Amino acid sequence: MSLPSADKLQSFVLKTLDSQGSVANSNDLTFTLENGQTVTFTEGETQALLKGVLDSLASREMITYEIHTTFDHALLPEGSQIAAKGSHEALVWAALPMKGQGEPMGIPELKKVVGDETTKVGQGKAFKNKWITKEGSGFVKAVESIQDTTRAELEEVAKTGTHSSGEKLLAELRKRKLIVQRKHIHYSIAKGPEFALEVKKLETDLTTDMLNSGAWKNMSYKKYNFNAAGAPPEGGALHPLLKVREEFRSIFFDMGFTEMPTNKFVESAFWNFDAMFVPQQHPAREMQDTFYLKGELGFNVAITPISDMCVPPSSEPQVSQPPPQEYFERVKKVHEVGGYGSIGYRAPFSEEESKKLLLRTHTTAVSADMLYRIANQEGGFKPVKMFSIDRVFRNETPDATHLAEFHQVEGVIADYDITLGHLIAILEVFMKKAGLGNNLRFKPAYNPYTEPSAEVFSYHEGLGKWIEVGNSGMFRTEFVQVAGIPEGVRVLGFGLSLERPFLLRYAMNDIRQLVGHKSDINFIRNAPAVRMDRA
Ligand SMILES: N[C@@H](Cc1ccccc1)C(=O)O
Repeated sequence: MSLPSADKLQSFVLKTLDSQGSVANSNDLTFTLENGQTVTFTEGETQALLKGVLDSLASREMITYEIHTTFDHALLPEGSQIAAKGSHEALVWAALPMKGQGEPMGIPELKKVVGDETTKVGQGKAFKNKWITKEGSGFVKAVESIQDTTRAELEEVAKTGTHSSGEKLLAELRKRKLIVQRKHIHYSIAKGPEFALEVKKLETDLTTDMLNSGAWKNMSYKKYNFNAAGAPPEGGALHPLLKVREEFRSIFFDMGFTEMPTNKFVESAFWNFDAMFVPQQHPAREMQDTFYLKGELGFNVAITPISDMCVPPSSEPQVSQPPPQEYFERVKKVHEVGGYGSIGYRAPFSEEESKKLLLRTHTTAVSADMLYRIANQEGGFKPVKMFSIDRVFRNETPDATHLAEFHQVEGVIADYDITLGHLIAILEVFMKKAGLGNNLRFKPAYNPYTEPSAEVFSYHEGLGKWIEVGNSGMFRTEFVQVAGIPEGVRVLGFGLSLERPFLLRYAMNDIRQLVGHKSDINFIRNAPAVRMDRA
């Protein structure tokens, strides 16, 4: 179908208003094309075209218009069939002989005459209406005549778009999928204060020339459209994962935590494992779990200030820089023979193993470094609450719930005489503020560097089940006291992943949608920060 041009339609609307004063119902408008075809504006494409023209004229105050919504009903295929031929029950009745006047008809025969569907639906209803009755093994008419009300009702709906007996009947016919409700829109149009037959050109810019010549006084200006959507900014966007990270950071700041510097991905095995009393034989240290860097091994001999520890000396380091000698010796000793209330692992401790460079497998490597610094800082140890949220790396095959790199949300609290109760309370506050659940459970677990240790579960209201959200515990004396944390100070820690709560919040089920080839760049750009507790 061809459409009138917007310009032509515009002058048609203006001319119609000029001659009629107003248009009560835009459905009455009929536009005649040059080829003689007529176009109406009652729905779809032509109605959208008319609305565009009306909007444009209304923005110039040449017209005003109102939108009206009406509803009517139309027959669905089954409804049309009933209106045309009769209801299933009426068809069944009509097919049967009158009682005592012929052979009763059995179901198989009835199916042949009126069809399977009509037999199935109509037989029961006709029976219920007492239109038919059983005789022997078949059916016969029980009454001389019937009134097919369904058919009559549908005929009325088809003709008038509604039914005189009202909404209750219409609702029932809708429920029986015989009719549907349709929504219609039309406009009423009137002249506006700037009404004219010609559309004036409106200026969009005030120029120096117009000001100098005074022409501006006689010109008409286009109104600002404050409802127009702005052009989408072309710049970069924060990854939604980082939006959640920002939110978690501010929660930690609110709770009085300071942020740990996690801006280095490469650590030595010493900081990632040894310092934390992870045995050198621990399976997590195997190549299949940890990414090691290539290169020849051996500590760089230069003594580095603590603040530069682990920062590789060149862009392609072969070796890690050594930790302070006497600290290294203490760590070696606690592994081999124990101390600080421990019997150690009683296994040889390899310096080679300790020097290996790797991609950190947890941000706890940074916590270990920080605890050492705090224990040995000028003025001695002071209580701290620290957190970090950053990337860690594990040699995992990516699947729906695993990536080879993910973010850890870590908290560390060191103070005199604190207990597991403090850990639980702090986690409860954090989780609540983060919208990760008001209901936590702690399950005893094992970590080489914490004792006791507890896995953290949160009840997710939206999903209606318990979800493991992290790991926590009290750092062992073999770790913290060796680092120089005074006796009497306890160090609590917890680690959560950032991705898991993220997936729950955004109701996503594949972690690979976040990064890599399965991610949708439009989602990444446009996803708002959402809260999980909306579920
Ligand atoms: N580093 C632990 C998390 C953790 C941090 C602090 C204490 C206990 C556990 C992990 O990778 O899962």
